[in-house]
Amino acid sequence: MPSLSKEHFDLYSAFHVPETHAWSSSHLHDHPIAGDGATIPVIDISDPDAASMVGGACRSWGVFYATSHGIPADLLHQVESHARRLFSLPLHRKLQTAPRDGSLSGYGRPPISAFFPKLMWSEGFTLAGHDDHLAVTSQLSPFDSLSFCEVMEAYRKEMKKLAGRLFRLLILSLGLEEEEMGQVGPLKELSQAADAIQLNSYPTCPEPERAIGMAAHTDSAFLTVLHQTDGAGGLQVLRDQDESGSARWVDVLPRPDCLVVNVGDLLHILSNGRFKSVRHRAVVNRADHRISAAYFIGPPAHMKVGSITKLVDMRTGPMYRPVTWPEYLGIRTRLFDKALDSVKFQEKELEKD
Ligand SMILES: C=C1C[C@]23C[C@@]1(O)CC[C@H]2[C@@]12CCC[C@@](C)(C(=O)O1)[C@H]2[C@@H]3C(=O)O
Ligand SMILES: O=C(O)CCC(=O)C(=O)O
Ligand SMILES: [Fe+2]
Repeated sequence: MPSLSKEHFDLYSAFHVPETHAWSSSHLHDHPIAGDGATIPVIDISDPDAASMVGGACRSWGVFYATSHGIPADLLHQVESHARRLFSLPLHRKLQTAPRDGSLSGYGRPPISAFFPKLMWSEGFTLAGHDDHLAVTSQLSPFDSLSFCEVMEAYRKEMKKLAGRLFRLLILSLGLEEEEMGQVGPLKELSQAADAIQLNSYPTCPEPERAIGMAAHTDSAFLTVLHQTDGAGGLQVLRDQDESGSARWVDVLPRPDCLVVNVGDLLHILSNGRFKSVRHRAVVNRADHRISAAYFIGPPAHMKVGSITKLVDMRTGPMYRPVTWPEYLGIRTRLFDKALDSVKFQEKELEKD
């Protein structure tokens, strides 16, 4: 049995927040929480005007709620209940599935955890691309790994189709023609697109004002589609400066029949900075044990992502140098939230006409 250090504190039976998980208030209150004024766009993606609405939301917010997304409600419930069953297993058993031998899949802390001195009030389970998820989860026997993997695979397939639809809308919103879309990103060959599912569990927290579920970050892929359980919510996005000059955290509360879609760093690069890779975090609460299931879609591992030529101002050139997803994940492992800036070209001085 792997040893349980104090770093592996059991969050589910906690009566207080231990020092290992207590965040400084400067980390937690770096920006004020927005009042009711700020509303994240809710978009029916089957609407004839969906492309311009989705494009507008990704430029201005980097996030929106999608309705008419086509993911069966029953499948979302199954994902949620399988995730709950997995996280309800004893800690020492979950730890047996920690990723090893180069695989990314299994139980553990997300990579961003390495950048913070304190631990987050959450647990994660990653199902990355084509790793052998059955081999990973069958270590949890007598857990029903077969039906867990079947449900997660069905979720992955449905989410991939949805990501294809969203990507098409985004490309259209950029003014590219249908026939040009094949040249870009995962649409070229959706089956080749790389993807991953991240199950997150945020147990109730006795002192939520001292803890953070998921620290502020941007996602690295093209798009993230997130299902969150009903209840108190926890996801917040950082909205750029308002008239008062300060950025604000805006709650992304659960809404019936909605999935949350957000832009990641590689889509920011692909769109030459037009679509905004949005900073977000998850806070915790006293009452609800929240589960989220994030689906990340990115380019096939070998594909270099650079800015779409039509979107580049030929006088200044592209804003970012092309990178593959694995290369970019490597850069983030070293530089975390400075990664996007590190692949940015220096701005060229434009000659006066
Ligand atoms: C495919 C991936 C995206 C992710 C890194 C990973 O290899 C698997 C975990 C993902 C996740 C989930 C929580 C937030 C995040 C930033 C992290 O640390 O791990 C994302 C990563 C990402 O978007 O780069
Ligand atoms: O659980 C959430 O609301 C956010 C999760 C998240 O940001 C992630 O998995 O990347
Ligand atoms: Fe995220």
